[in-house]
Amino acid sequence: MKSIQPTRVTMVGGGSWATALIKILSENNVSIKWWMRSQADADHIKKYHHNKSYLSDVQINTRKVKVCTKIREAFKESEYIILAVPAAFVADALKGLTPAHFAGKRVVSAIKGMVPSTNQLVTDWVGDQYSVPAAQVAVIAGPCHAEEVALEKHSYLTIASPDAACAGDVASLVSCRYVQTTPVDDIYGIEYSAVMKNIIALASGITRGLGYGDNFQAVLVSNAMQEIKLFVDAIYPKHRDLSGSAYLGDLLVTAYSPFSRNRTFGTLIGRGYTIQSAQAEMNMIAEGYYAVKSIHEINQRFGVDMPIVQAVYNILYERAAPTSEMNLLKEKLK
Ligand SMILES: NC(=O)C1=CN([C@@H]2O[C@H](COP(=O)(O)OP(=O)(O)OC[C@H]3O[C@@H](n4cnc5c(N)ncnc54)[C@H](OP(=O)(O)O)[C@@H]3O)[C@@H](O)[C@H]2O)C=CC1
Ligand SMILES: O=C(CO)COP(=O)(O)O
Repeated sequence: MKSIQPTRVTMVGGGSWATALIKILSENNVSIKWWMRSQADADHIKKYHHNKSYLSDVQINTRKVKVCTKIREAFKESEYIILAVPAAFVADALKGLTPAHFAGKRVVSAIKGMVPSTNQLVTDWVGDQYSVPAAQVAVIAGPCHAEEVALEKHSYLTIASPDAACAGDVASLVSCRYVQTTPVDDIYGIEYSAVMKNIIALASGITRGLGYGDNFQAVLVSNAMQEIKLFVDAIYPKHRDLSGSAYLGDLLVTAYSPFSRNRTFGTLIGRGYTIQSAQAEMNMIAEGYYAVKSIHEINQRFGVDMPIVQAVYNILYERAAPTSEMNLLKEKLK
């Protein structure tokens, strides 16, 4: 019988989400080139078959996964490029590539952040920089922490693309025994919601750090859902049900889970850490820190009333005291 050729995938990023996605993909018939910037991490994976810096319990199947640190090499012959570095570093990671390197490939963003230099969603930025047609672009979204993937806890991902075939193919690629996937078309709504929920998770962490309880947090999160809806509908009007798991579900997991980087970062800020000391304390990136600045700047054009986003912006970028910002916010929540 003729063997079916493996799907050729390039993973960009060596962090926790990239490692979790490598684990999921490896359950399927794939051949993966895994790019990361650290030669020491790459060498370690080749020798010991696990990523020493992130999710180190995950075994890497090096028959399917070839690790490298040269981005052009990693792109050769791939059908799918999956981007899984924080948005602030995506330009750095792809340095030296041209539109020709992307020609004919599908580009999948697993990133939940904004490119700070242009205030763009990652898919828009990739389309502009590398002339990737919208029909070849998708995002991986949904409530899914890398740490739970590592433990094979049953999870759900939503795959969004304006092209139904692209969404369906990516959904098949990243589904496995313990991950169920759903293809949808609301790529912008889902990407913006994913960016916004990180900001709300920061706010959620700040309230925890300040000593607010579950009662307050529930009101914060439900008010936040209205902010997300107002903003996403203003920026990209479309009929959408925000109670779906890629919207509300992702907000809930990030605002409540102890695995959340954004919530953890917010908690440290609420406890009185400076931004620098909170960043130093965490080995991982909280996208919401960069996103709140981008959303604040974009909203200068739209003027959507978003008191929670504004409070986070004031705390992180205007050096407002968390206690007084939350006192002001308290009056605005219902
Ligand atoms: N972790 C999760 O559960 C989930 C994360 N995501 C999203 O995935 C994206 C990646 O997050 P995550 O994996 O958690 O991040 P991590 O903090 O775990 O890893 C960050 C990665 O970025 C790399 N990096 C840092 N600076 C640069 C740079 N200048 N150039 C290139 N690479 C750089 C790091 O490399 P080095 O180790 O060498 O410093 C590391 O590989 C984010 O957008 C996040 O929102 C989405 C869903 C779930
Ligand atoms: O998006 C995530 C889970 O769905 C991860 O959120 P954090 O980056 O806050 O950990």
